[in-house]
Amino acid sequence: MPLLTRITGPRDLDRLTPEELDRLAQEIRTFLVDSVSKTGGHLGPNLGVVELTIALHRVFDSPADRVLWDTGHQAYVHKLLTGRQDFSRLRGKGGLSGYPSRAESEHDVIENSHASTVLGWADGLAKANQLLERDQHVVAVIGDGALTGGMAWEALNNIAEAKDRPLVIVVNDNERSYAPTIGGLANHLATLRTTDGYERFLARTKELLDRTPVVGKPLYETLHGAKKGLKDFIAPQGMFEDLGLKYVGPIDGHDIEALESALTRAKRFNGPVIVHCLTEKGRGYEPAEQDEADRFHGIGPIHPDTGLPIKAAAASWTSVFGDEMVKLGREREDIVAITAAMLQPVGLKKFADAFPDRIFDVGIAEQHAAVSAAGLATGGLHPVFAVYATFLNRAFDQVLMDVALHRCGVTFVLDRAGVTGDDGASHNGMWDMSMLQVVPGLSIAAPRDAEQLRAQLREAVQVEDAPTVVRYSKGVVGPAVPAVRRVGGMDVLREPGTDRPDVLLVSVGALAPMCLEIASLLDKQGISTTVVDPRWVKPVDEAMAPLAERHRVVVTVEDNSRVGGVGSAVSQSLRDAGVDVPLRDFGIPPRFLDHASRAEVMTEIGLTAPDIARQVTGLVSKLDGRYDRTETTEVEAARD
Ligand SMILES: Cc1ncc(C[n+]2csc(CCOP(=O)(O)OP(=O)(O)O)c2C)c(N)n1
Ligand SMILES: CC(=O)[C@@H](O)[C@H](O)COP(=O)(O)O
Ligand SMILES: [Mg+2]
Repeated sequence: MPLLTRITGPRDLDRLTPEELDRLAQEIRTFLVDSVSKTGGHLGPNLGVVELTIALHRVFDSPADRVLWDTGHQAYVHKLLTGRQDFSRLRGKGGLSGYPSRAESEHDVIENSHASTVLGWADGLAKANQLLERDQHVVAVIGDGALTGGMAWEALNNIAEAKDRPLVIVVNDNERSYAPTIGGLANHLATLRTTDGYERFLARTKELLDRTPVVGKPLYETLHGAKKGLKDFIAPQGMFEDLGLKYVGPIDGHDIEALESALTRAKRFNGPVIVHCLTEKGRGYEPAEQDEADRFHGIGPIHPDTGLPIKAAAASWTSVFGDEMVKLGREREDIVAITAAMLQPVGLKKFADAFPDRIFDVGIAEQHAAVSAAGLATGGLHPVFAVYATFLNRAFDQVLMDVALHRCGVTFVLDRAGVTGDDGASHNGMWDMSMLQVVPGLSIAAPRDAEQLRAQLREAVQVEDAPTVVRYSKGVVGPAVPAVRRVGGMDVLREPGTDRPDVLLVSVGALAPMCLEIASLLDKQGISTTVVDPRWVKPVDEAMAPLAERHRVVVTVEDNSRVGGVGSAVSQSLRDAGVDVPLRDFGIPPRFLDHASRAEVMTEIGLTAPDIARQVTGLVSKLDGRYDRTETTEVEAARD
């Protein structure tokens, strides 16, 4: 009988023999490949933490002890060992989240998938335990990539101060974020990892002890105990110890016995301690181990035997951006690019290959990226920082007070803007057009198709005295949406067919095809509609007010929070212009959205053509004083 199915909670691990533990690890790897190859997800990171997670749950007693995961994308094994083994709808509607989830389990604490926060959480929990005299261990697992994030060091600075406050920090060092982790920290971890004498000694010892099992185990334990002294002798003093943190390691992150020994020692230590574990992203699955791009960090459905994607990659917003950046790079030597540890995902690989001196990977450090961009601009270059919309949230102050206040010509390219869906609440790019509305001088473009993305990116990099933003959705770029004519800086996508039209429909970015569908549905209700794409949604185009004035109602539709988004900005601009036309704004409701496909989420929040057409029909009918629900039956039918 498979061992995995016998594990209903962490304590079921206690009775397994070392051989059974190794077998369980193998079963888990097989399970992960079989399951995640069907659903997609973070296969590589989770293959790298199988033994580590088993050892953690044997040494610590979750949920009485708190086991915390940074970013949370590597918590699949944690879920398997804490009573959640139905991965059939992983990241899908009604299925398991791809990240820890308090709604799923008392074993889960941190739900957000934004990196570098775990040490902050751990610091707070450890302080609470100390103050409330609670006997609870706190264990924080942080990747080498997440350690490049500034917040991790803010927390470490606090953690290192309290020598008597127990806290176990497990550094899951697989030398990669997506690509190899950059920077001085990565180099330092490498020093700790690759001290030759220490490594050779360790390997030789293990070899000898494996041959002498009787003497081996106690001797291995003794040497493990001696290891610390030995490492000090042959390995340089690590910066963690310089900070005042006890350091244990490096530990073979795939050796359950070694891990348990180290974690047990760390657990007994009455203060903050770092356990430095060496793991391999994608371990045990050859297609992942061979993948130099990102070791299958995050995948869509694949053929399990080859690792090849089930669906061929189609032209995405990201690839259109990446190709245009290479052209721009050739035309302008002052253009440089920045990524926060996501070179491939944001589409800058081709630019990096073409201009290796003009690409800067800053690690998972979006705040630093924004400030460094201000420096680059002040130094005479035009930086393009490509980042997922949701990850720019943490750099708001740097955009405001470093880039905008100093009128720096920096272009922020926000990928994954709008609803992303299966990565859950913290990944939707739903706040950027609200958050950035308050930044003086900053302009925001929302292209509706590939041609507009190219055009608006080029317009953005022309601005040298203020920040510009270009934001677009995740995934396949939509069909080309031609303009009928230009009004001011805006594109009219559809004429109303009458000189006294009912509705001015303001279509933001990639929602243009849906807005044209809304106009067609309204046509069937006898409601005439002009569809306009503002192109640059901030500042609101001066031609918006006079255009609105020629309509009976204005409707805005955006893939952004309704609060403080484009709808609010247009409404305010009409009021400021003295244009008294009713406005109804459609966008993402101001709440956290559960994971599901993008289409399922859009339906659930009513951001669909039938839903919006039905509501606009009701609105216009009210204006006519002839509001009658039966009139909207056709639209209801269209929706179903
Ligand atoms: C603030 C933030 N920026 C970027 C990301 C995207 N991201 C997710 S996982 C990851 C790499 C994490 O590397 P590491 O911490 O070493 O974990 P590993 O995947 O290697 O286990 C990145 C950059 C994120 N989740 N949060
Ligand atoms: C965990 C994390 O933040 C990333 O791995 C993210 O899941 C990638 O998202 P995409 O799949 O949209 O690139
Ligand atoms: Mg890593």
